[in-house]
Amino acid sequence: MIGFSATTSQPSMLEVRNLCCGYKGRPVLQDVSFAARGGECLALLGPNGSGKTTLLRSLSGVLQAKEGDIFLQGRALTALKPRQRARLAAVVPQGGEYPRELTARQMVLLGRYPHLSWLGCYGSRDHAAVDEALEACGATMLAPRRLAELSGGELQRVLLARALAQESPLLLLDELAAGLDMARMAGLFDLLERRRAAGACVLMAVHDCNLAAIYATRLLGLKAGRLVFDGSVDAVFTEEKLSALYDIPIGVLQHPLWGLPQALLARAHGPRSHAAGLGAAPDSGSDAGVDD
Ligand SMILES: Nc1ncnc2c1ncn2[C@@H]1O[C@H](COP(=O)(O)OP(=O)(O)OP(=O)(O)O)[C@@H](O)[C@H]1O
Repeated sequence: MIGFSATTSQPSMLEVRNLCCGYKGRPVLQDVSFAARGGECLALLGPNGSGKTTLLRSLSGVLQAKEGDIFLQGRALTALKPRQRARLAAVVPQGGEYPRELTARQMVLLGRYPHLSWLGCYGSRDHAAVDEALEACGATMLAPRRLAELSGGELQRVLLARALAQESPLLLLDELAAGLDMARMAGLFDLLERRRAAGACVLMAVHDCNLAAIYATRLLGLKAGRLVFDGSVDAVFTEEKLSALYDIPIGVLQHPLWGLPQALLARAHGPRSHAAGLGAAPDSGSDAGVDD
């Protein structure tokens, strides 16, 4: 397995203290504090615009904090040079523009940049890490293809391979599941679970609460820029907390095979009950789909 230097005796892999940040004239995150260790997988849940991407961007150093502090393995993020930061944290961002002419392999090789020697050449260790990461992400076949030719889900796999090739102990993932089919999604999240079990720390923004309940060891709820809960799946994956987070009634059932909690919409009426009944034509003039 691709190696990284996480040990449990180290300070928190990530510590966020009273973080406030945002964009010009638009405060987003307000007084956010939490810490995470190796061996944890934190899922960041929250409605659109609640600040999940903003948090991940500030943790990766792309966005400067207005107030508060961020520490990676006990070292202030602001004191780290970009290469030092990249050795500690790897990022799979949401969306983004990439050089379309690069091949998938060249893209993954960029993940080795923080490990380049002073000569600036990639060595056999770098190429082995790239091969291993591509294989782990089921992307070996994509290696010679240009990024411009990849589907959304294929590009996601290449971006995760780049992050794995970086061999950083902290993985910051923004909506990794977007664009992945169910089989690929399960494969990549199983892979992340193995990385977590081997000592990595994963922080991932996700919209799919059920995926979070299956793979995360801890859930963080972000609403209007504030952390509204932070706890184990058992403690916070409740109808009350999820309904309050998303402002819609949410029911919680047990997964029939694994016993884990799973969420489902629980409005008093379903989408079709406004109309004449199941099977009503979608253009029947009813207000189907509008929740009153
Ligand atoms: N570059 C930017 N400039 C100004 N405001 C921004 C910028 N990016 C995001 N915002 C605003 O910051 C707030 C938080 O956005 P963010 O992308 O962090 O939310 P999110 O929780 O990741 O949302 P989603 O679930 O839709 O991806 C939103 O109100 C958004 O409009």
